Amino acid sequence: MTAAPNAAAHPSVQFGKIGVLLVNLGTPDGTDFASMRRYLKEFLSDRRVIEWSRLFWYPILYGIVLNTRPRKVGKAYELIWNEERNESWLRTYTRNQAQLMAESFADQSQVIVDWAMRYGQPSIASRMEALQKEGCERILVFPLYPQYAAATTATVNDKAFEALLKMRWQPALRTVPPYHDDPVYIDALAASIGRHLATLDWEPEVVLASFHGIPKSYFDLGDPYYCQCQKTARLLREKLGWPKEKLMVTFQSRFGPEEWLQPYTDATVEKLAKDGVKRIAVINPGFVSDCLETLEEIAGQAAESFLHSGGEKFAHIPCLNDSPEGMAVLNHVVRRELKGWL
Ligand SMILES: C=CC1=C(C)c2cc3[nH]c(cc4nc(cc5[nH]c(cc1n2)c(C)c5CCC(=O)O)C(CCC(=O)O)=C4C)c(C)c3C=C
Ligand SMILES: [Fe+2]
Ligand SMILES: [Fe+2]
Repeated sequence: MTAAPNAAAHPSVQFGKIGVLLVNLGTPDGTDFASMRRYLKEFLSDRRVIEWSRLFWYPILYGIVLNTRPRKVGKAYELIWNEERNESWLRTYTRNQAQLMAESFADQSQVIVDWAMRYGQPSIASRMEALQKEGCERILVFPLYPQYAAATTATVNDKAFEALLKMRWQPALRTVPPYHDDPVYIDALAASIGRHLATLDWEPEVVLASFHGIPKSYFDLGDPYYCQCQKTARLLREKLGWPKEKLMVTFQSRFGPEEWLQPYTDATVEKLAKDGVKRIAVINPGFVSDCLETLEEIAGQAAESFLHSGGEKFAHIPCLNDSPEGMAVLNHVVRRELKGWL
């Protein structure tokens, strides 16, 4: 019989903890060309985001996009940069959300809350390794998207499972499903709309629920994103008691020459103004935190386009961010998904 292995040679390990990892899309480290290029290269090389054949896409990506877009998008980021912390708002809000969630677990010391970005820093792998070293035998990964899309939720989950490939002693992994129809989320959106509209001395004729778009071909291939956006909007409309015309669904942030989900936000904003609508508000229910796409594209560009096309009043309703309503949603979803572990 062989001798038992020498226990002293076994590295000491932490155990007994549960990790919660909040993951948002990503963010460049700075607005300069090199930082923007690094970020966009990682983002736009993801096969879940751009599904075209690499033979077709890489010459365009390396030949055109990565030579021109970093400068253009860097300028847009400069307009909305969080100067106080020298970082993007997406990073600021995601960190705040993790801190506030950690505080909500103050009486359950076995729970460790952390945050990561799918593209850029801190990476999912680095934070999962850190959680494991701190003794997390179980990790709940939370892609911060209320509506599921392969380009967002699935790519976060892919990266989390990829991180396990390198681990000898893997933690158990759970992922948070979409929560597009959760009553706590719908209530939070309705309360946020009510609170922000109450601060205006005018009432919008139309409110746009503007979601980030995806190429229509992804929908045709079976992505549930479009249907989940529509359901969120329907439930929100019902909660507010509004008619269909008062809360319109639109899709923003089109990228590339393909057809994307319609109606497009930019075209709708312009058309409403040209049709004589004078007052609109826009909410972005699909974004957990304000970011380039909401602060620059909507509060900046869409507002300007509406006012230049004959509109008179434009309001952007902020995302739920790290507000008490927003934290109530994230805390609720996490506690539900931790059942059986806690
Ligand atoms: C084909 C390209 C893209 C798909 C598909 C896509 C889907 C998608 N994106 C978000 C959320 C965000 N996107 C953000 C920025 C952004 N998105 C794309 C392209 C696609 N997105 C690009 C190229 C960029 C970078 C900016 C630019 O070059 O225009 C952001 C903002 C990040 C920030 O730091 O502020 C978010 C958030 C969702 C929810 C989604 C599909 C449902
Ligand atoms: Fe995007
Ligand atoms: Fe955009």
